Amino acid sequence: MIHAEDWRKEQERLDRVTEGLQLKIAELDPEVTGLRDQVVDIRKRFWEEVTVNTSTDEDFEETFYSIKQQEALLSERERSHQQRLQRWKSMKRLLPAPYFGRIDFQENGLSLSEQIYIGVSSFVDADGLNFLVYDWRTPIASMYYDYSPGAADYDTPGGLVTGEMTLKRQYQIRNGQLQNVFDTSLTIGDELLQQVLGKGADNQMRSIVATIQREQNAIIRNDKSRMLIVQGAAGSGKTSAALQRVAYLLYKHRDRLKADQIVLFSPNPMFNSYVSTVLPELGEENMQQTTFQEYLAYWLGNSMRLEDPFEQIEYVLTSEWSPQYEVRLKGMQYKASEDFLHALTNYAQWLGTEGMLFHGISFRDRELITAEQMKKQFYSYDPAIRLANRIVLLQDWLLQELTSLERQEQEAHWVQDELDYLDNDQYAEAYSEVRKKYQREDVVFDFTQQYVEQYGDFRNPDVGEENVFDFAMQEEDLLRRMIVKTHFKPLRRDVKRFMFIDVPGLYGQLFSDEAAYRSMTKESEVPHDWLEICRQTREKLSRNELFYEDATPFLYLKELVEGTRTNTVVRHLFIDEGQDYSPFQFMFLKRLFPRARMTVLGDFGQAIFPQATQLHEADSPLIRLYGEEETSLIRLVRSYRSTREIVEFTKSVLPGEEIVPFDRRGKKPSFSITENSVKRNAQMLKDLAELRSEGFDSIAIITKTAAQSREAYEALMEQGAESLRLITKETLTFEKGTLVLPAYLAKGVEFDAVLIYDASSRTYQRESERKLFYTACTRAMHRLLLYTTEDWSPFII
Ligand SMILES: Nc1ncnc2c1ncn2[C@@H]1O[C@H](COP(=O)(O)OP(=O)(O)OP(=O)(O)O)[C@@H](O)[C@H]1O
Repeated sequence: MIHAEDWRKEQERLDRVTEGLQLKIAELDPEVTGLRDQVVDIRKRFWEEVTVNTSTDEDFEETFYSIKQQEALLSERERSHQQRLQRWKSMKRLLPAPYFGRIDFQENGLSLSEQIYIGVSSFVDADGLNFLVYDWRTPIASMYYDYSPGAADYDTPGGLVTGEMTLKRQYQIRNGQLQNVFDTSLTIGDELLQQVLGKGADNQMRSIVATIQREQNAIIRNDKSRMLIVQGAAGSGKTSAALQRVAYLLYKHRDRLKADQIVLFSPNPMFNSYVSTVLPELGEENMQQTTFQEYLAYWLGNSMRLEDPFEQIEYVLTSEWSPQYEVRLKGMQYKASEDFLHALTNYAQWLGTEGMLFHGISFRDRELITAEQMKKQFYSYDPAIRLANRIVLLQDWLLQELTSLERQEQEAHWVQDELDYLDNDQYAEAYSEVRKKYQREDVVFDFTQQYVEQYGDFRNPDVGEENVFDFAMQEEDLLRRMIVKTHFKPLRRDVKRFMFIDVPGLYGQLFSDEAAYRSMTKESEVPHDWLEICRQTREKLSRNELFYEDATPFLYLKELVEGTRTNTVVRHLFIDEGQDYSPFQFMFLKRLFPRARMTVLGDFGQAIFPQATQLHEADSPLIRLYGEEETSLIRLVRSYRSTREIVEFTKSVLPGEEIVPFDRRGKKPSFSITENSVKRNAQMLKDLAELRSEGFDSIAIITKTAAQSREAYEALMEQGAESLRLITKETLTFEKGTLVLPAYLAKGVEFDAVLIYDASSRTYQRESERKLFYTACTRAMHRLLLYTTEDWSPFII
């Protein structure tokens, strides 16, 4: 705490700033509403203000300029409205707590020291000369996060500024009143951080701008590397840092970077809702959020049923008994590897010389163009032309072929039948329908034109009988063409969508015997049990389904053949829980987003999927992705989520994981062993009631699998539990309360208290389950309770 005199001065200053804010807000109020009304008004009356006259060239020109002028006026007003609205909103946001920190800094060579107050956005005094509050993202504010009092410096576009920090102070302000003031000397914010971390869990993640730690600041402000890898222990603030980084980038590059040019890949849909309020709280728009699964499903369309990562992990966790289990696991690992990606790249080259597979084009049970014809045509092109370009040539050829086949088809019986079935009304209707539909298409336009001309003649009384007959003939001809055209339309559409390529066939063809695989892919190493891997993969494909581990390779092959759909709009890609992506997926993302920088956040200690990628070891595929030169690696070891007691325990579960607890004390984890599950559930209900009475309102009962979650949920409800909520992979929103969920869905989120439903050796036994158990336990902030009815898991020592 500071002296009373200092406190008084601080409160006075706070009052002045609050007053200034209030004045400015009041001043802007009418302007903001006024401008909005003006914009709405201009929009409404846009065409009234413009005199449209196109009689002569001059009139036309005048109209054109009048519209342009009106447009310019509108966009100028809109821009000015937006700017004022932004300022108004940021001041409103500042009002209850204008700042959270202050540093006094004396620049070398200057005699005066400057007081720098830091808040969520900037605020200048009435004459616009002095910053009363600096935005936390300004270069000068970075010292607040990076230094304790003493020598300090910060980077500016003009170079490094050095000097002496003489004071560092933190504030807790509520509704314009000082609640707490701390002067810090060593690390920033330990006291404030203690207070913040001691609070209960929220159903939404919070911004951490007031207490960002130095190493987190390095993540937030890193703007040099193409690839930023953050390996951080559970609860070390990776996701938090990532979100503040988005806010920082949007601020620093506000002239050229928009929120929709940033994409965050999150671990599950529920996580999206969990983090969705952080950026708006900081006055920024949310970036785009998706899951990798959603992305795959979008590009694969619904032609095949795609297993999702949660089904895959359920298989891994529950199907150990299956004779195919070990082989599938080997398959998963191989299909996740860089080797497999190279194999596919080589395979595509091989396809350039032989082996392409197509679907013939059929129409009314007849094959119009056979797969063999396509293949012949395809290999007749110059082999020097890239595979995907040759496919485009083939596509053109097919479209031409369809045009001539369409012409021939007009004489077919079925066309006559369709014509005969049209009664007068239908005839007219069909005609006008078809005409409407195709009017825009050039090919048909000629016919329509002809028709219109004929129609004109027909209505002309000077035209004799002969012409009427002529017209009828032509009309029939026209309708025949149109009928066939309508029927051919789906064929053309499929060709345009490359449906003539048999991608499942091509992917399946890869999984043949070892010798063939080697020659198609130039791969020297083939995993053990290759034939069995092949059998499993082909069997799944034959049911029109894809294993999750096959989805990315399948899409990659599809793109090698059809051409890559790159996204050049996205500039920053954030991948949370990066350890759960395979090297293959990372390489795929790099290709897909060629202009994006990547920030990958993860913890190998929480790698629960079989395709996991080691993030930070020297030989990590991630470091190779853009090369060491373009990669920065930051490690976070301090855990902010859990109490020291919980961290001590979780450390023992995963020896070797670098994790240092933040010094916040709490109760030790509790271990309950009961004779049977009924007694265990009764104990859990008792504990739940106690936790709630202690004020914890965000509690999770974590199980290993989805089936176990359901079982726990039903058993507890039967024994009288109240207001439990069962979470499944379909759950979209994250709410407070008592949730029952499998560990893999609890990734990335946290709870006041965690109850591990079954910590027995039967449930967590295999080495591969250690990280899952660790992930479950590290979700707890204040309390961790473990239960078993048998022996404890060997991970509990
Ligand atoms: N500098 C900080 N100030 C205040 N709170 C912080 C800070 N850093 C992290 N936290 C808090 O610690 C908790 C964990 O943070 P976060 O979820 O970002 O960690 P994580 O590394 O992504 O965790 P995990 O990998 O286990 O999901 C959150 O409650 C977050 O608000």
